[in-house]
Amino acid sequence: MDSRSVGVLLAGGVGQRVGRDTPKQLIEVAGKTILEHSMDVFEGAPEIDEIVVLMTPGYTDRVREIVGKGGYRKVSTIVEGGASRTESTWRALRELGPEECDVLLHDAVRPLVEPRIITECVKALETHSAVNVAIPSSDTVFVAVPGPGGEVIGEVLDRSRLRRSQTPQCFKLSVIRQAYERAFADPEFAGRPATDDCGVVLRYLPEVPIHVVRGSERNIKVTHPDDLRIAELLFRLADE
Ligand SMILES: Nc1ccn([C@@H]2O[C@H](COP(=O)(O)OP(=O)(O)OP(=O)(O)O)[C@@H](O)[C@H]2O)c(=O)n1
Ligand SMILES: C[C@](O)(CO)[C@H](O)COP(=O)(O)O
Repeated sequence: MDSRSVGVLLAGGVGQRVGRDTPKQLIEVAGKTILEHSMDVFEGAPEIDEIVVLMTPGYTDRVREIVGKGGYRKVSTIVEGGASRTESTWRALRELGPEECDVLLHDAVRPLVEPRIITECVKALETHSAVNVAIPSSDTVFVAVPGPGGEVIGEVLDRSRLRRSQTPQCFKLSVIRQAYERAFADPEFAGRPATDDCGVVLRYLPEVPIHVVRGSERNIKVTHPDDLRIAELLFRLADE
């Protein structure tokens, strides 16, 4: 029997870097909120059975309204996010029952994720228990170190081996749960948090290989104010 696949939309942040009064996932781009664009992709994906939304405290009623009006039938749970991205993930994992399933953790602020990526991730979970989505880096990347007058280049990394992580990041529930249980039991985790879920698995379950699915240059994360304009343009180009 196929595994149940749950899409988790991480929308618990405040969008400090975008700098608006409301969380950035509620800003409208190309006619609807960023959160709705992401929900549309997961709602429309035949591989996804259920959607869980982690929302910024104080805004869960707004999501209920969006879900009601938009007729999002797969959304089963809307809960408040935690103080950090990893805490929001941890809360999502606690909402899921004891049964094994596939979990696709997605930044709600990557509204241009393509259905092809979801299809390939779910397919990859048939043979791998952890899956990331990534693209090669077209820029040269270096490690900065303190130097005279500011920072200087410490080391230029081998670009041919570098990839930029995107989302969804996908796991068998038992695997991501175990990694997070270990992380939150580790007193050092809070002082050196992971910036993504694959990082938690890599650190706490290093024996689990994390398979990589090809991402997309279009699958941008709306992080800074200009990203709103870029997302708008990308949606417009997709309609042409
Ligand atoms: N406590 C948090 C923080 C972040 N996120 C989600 O994780 C995704 C990626 O995070 P980021 O782009 O950093 O969003 P914000 O934390 O809102 O942005 P900022 O750091 O600028 O405040 C976003 O969809 C965000 O809503 C979350 O669910 N819970
Ligand atoms: C998960 C992520 O999108 C992978 O690139 C990224 O690490 C999230 O970082 P943020 O600082 O929470 O936006």
